[in-house]
Amino acid sequence: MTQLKLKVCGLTKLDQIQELINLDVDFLGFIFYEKSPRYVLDHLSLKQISEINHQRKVGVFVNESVKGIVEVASEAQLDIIQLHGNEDDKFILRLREIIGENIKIIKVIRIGNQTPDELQKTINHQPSTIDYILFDTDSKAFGGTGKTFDWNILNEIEIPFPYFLSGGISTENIHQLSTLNYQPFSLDINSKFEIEPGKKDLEKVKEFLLLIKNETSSI
Ligand SMILES: O=C(O)c1ccccc1NCC(=O)[C@H](O)[C@H](O)COP(=O)(O)O
Repeated sequence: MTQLKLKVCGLTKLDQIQELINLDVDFLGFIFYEKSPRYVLDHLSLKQISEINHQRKVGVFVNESVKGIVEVASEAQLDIIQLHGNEDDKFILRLREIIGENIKIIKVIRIGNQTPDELQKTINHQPSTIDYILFDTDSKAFGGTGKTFDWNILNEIEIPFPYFLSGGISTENIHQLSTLNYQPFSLDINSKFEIEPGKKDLEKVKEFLLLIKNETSSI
C-alpha cells in the first residue's frame, strides 16, 4: 500500500514552514488569492517563497490569469499549481502549454449539491494534462471554510486521477476514511489546524500525522 500523503495549506510563517519540512510534510500550500485571510503575499515575498527548500511547493490560485499564474510560479519557484476557481479545460490546456511538463497541476472540484452523475461529468471533462484532482467543499469563499462535504458521493463515481481529499478535514473525522472505496493520494488540511488564519497549530498537525499513520495501516 502506498503511504497516504499530507498537504498543509495556507502557510504564511517561515518558522512554521521549516518545522513542517522537518516533519516531512509532503506538500506545502501557499494561497495567492487576495481575498483569502491566508493570502501569503501579505506575509512573505515571492523571493522568500522561492528560497524555501522543498520539492512540493503548491501555489493556490482562484480565477487568476494564465499570465499571472506563470509569473508567480516562476518567481516563487512553485512545483505545483492548484486551480481552485472556475478554470475550464481551455484555460488548463493553455496553462499546460506555457508551463511545460515540469510543474504539476491540481484541479479543484468543489462539491456542493450536484448529483453523482453531474460530478462524474465534471470529472470526465477534465483534460488529461492535469495531474491530480482535489475535492473540496463548495463555498462562496472557494476554500478554507472548515466545512466537510458528504464523502459518500465519492463512492458513487469513477475517479481516473489520483486525488486530494479536502474540506474540513480534522482529527475528529479522519476515521471515516475507511468508508471510501478508492483511497485518496493525499489529504489536505487547513483551517481545522489553526490558531488563527495562516498560523498553524503544529502540535495538532503532529498528532494528525500519527493518527493517519495508524488509520491507513488498518485500511
Ligand atoms: O484557505 C483559504 O483561505 C482558501 C481560500 C480560497 C481558495 C482556497 C483556499 N484554500 C485552499 C485549500 O486547499 C484548503 O486547504 C481547502 O480549501 C480546505 O480548507 P479547510 O476546509 O479549511 O480544511
